[in-house]
Amino acid sequence: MATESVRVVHSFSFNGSQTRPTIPLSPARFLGLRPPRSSSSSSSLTSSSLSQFFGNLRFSSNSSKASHLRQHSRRNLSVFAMAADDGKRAVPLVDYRNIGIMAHIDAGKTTTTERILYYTGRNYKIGEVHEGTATMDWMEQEQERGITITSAATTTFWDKHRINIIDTPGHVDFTLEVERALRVLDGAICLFDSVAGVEPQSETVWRQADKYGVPRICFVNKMDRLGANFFRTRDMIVTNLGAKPLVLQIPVGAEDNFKGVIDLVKMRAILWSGEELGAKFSYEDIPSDLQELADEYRSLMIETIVELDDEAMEGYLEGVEPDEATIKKLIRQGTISASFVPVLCGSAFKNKGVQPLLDAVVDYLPSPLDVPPMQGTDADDPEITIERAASDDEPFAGLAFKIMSDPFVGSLTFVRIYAGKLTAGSYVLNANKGKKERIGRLLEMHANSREDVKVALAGDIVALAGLKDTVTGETLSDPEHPIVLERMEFPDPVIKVAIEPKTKADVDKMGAGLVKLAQEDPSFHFSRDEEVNQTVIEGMGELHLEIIVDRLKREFKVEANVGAPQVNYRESISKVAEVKYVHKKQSGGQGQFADITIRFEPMEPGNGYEFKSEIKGGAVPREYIPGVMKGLEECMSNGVLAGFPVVDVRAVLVDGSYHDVDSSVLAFQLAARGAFREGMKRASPKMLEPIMKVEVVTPEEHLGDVIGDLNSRRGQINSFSDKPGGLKVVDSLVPLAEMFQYVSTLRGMTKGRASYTMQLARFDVVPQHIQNQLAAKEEEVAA
Ligand SMILES: Nc1nc2c(ncn2[C@@H]2O[C@H](COP(=O)(O)OP(=O)(O)OP(=O)(O)O)[C@@H](O)[C@H]2O)c(=O)[nH]1
Repeated sequence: MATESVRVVHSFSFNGSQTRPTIPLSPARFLGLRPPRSSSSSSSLTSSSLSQFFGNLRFSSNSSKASHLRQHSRRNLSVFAMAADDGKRAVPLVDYRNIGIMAHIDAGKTTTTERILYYTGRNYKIGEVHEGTATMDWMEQEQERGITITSAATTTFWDKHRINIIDTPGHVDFTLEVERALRVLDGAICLFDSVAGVEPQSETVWRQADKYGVPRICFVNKMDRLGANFFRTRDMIVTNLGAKPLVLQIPVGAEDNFKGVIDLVKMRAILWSGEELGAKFSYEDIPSDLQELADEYRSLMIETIVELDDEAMEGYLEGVEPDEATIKKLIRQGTISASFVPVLCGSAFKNKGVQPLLDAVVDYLPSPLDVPPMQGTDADDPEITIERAASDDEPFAGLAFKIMSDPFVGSLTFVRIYAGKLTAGSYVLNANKGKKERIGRLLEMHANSREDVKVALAGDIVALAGLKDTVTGETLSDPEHPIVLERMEFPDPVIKVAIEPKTKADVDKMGAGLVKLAQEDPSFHFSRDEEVNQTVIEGMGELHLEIIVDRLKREFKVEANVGAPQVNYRESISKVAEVKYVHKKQSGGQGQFADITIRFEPMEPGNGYEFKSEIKGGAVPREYIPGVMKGLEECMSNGVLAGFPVVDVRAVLVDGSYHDVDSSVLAFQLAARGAFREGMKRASPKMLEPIMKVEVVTPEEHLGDVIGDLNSRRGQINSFSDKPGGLKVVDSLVPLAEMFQYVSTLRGMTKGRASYTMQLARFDVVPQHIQNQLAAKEEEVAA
């Protein structure tokens, strides 16, 4: 029996997770991944410059021979708006492509997107990533660091097709952005650096795309770089990704000598006249020294695709190759059914290969009509499944996949429309919350510039201004036909730091800023402990939190002191334990009585917390069960070992008793807290920590130092391999707690010649001596 006072922790996290802060404050100590680059404004276009640029619709090719490959398409925007004001569709749904561009950091996603925007006529002054002026990287921090942080959505047109592109970040700290994009896109371009081949983050995004069943095409970029090797990258697609590549082009030359590609569908060479922006290409005969190789890969391609079609196979066996239209049809069919992945190549930076890539997007990636209809559930009964076909005639259904603060219109909510129409000024239902929202403005986004539209249709990706209650992952639907689409999953943060405004006057401003930032980014949480007057922010890595602090400063004008980063440990249990707990109090006035028996069971990793009641015959009356649930939930954020969140535990209420007069919800709540404390202790509690997969690429001469250092960080070396240029690759598993500031250590140790990537591999039990240290620290703070 026990009564106790419980420490109050106000939590502001948006997905319900709460963390008890225990971090002492110290001056800001963060790392930058790359030295800052000079900032300059982004090259967004005004509507007047746009209309000046988009002349009449015209395709051109400088080839004297007939060619369907588009050099550069210019067209009148109004022709291709989503819909006229009366809601009539301007572009048939079959001609929509909603695509993402995904890859390892630095593979060239932003550069490729910029080229796509240029060649599709959206951008006439190209932004270069290394000069900090790329249009898609529009946040100041993105321009300074040369990395992509937020996904920017943009709409463009190619060969009468409407292409919505989302540019996604490659750094693992922003993996959530990739998830969000994949959730709402129908197809993707997967980029590889032809020198590095398939890199760790490419593997991660590939698996993410597998999870969402997103058909993709591969583009082996940077063919102009020293050490470029198209065929090695093709082999790595097989060995590292377990995918079946369908080579559609082979390179003509490589490195400095990269001239163009051989198109294996047409069996023609496509050669560029130069490497400047807008350089022209022409169709030529295949160079004689490449003829044999081209024949070999053409045969491989044909053999693979005829497997999809009996008639084509029969013809092929009789020595008749399918015609070009049939070849394209079969490539499209196999891409959409994920039977294989088409592989193309080029150099985005040197402006070679981008137009054929756009043709492949149109020819082979799916339209919204080629993917299965969206599934959802009835807003009132999650057991009832509802399907919404991609059609303007269906009731409206869309998914909010991103929220962005905007200096001009406040908050912008990005929505993928799956079915029906959305009209500015109308009302929709947030089916998750049961609340109506008014659509103030509908905006078609181009990086950081925008155009107002009146109506958006099935297949469109639009930004909505004026929504009040909708957060990322929620469904908006026709109020008369509510539907809840499958929610997005968000990873739990793995690190945290304490943060304190430099002046008292900034306390409120910081709170408001944190609320806004957490609304935008579900992988960012924050909480405030009033008792020790401390705010803690949590995220996916040091860079993630560094960007948050930087945004607080720039966008909300709050200067803050930041503590040393700490790992977000978890607590769990190793065995089943059943505990009976009686809460009884008789000290004048009405007494308190609650008696419960709870069984605590360990669950598989990744299952969080679950409550179940097996009460029979009203041993614990129904009205008191919420008290038990509340008491347990309060404790789950505060484990018994060192106050970390408890995960992978099921609590089963199996028995109990009550008193007619003295029992209450509060008494059962207090009993649940007591049962939790005792039950956890009996169930062999354990502390878990994030273990990272760390890959270091280093010149051989520094290999010994790198390995010694990883070992001293409790690292486990798994394998070594070679990379071109005498580089060694070390693959290891290291606890995140040992990886803070690794970037500067590695830089010092290898004179800046090594690089590393890191991503979450799993959670593992913390060694006992470290558990003891963490528990001692927790006691110190509590005292
Ligand atoms: N030589 C060469 N360099 C390229 C090519 N494409 C991109 N780059 C360069 O590679 C660097 C990284 O390019 P980005 O386009 O920022 O790559 P990213 O994949 O968007 O990077 P993150 O957004 O940070 O993940 C920049 O310095 C580019 O100029 C290419 O085809 N050839």
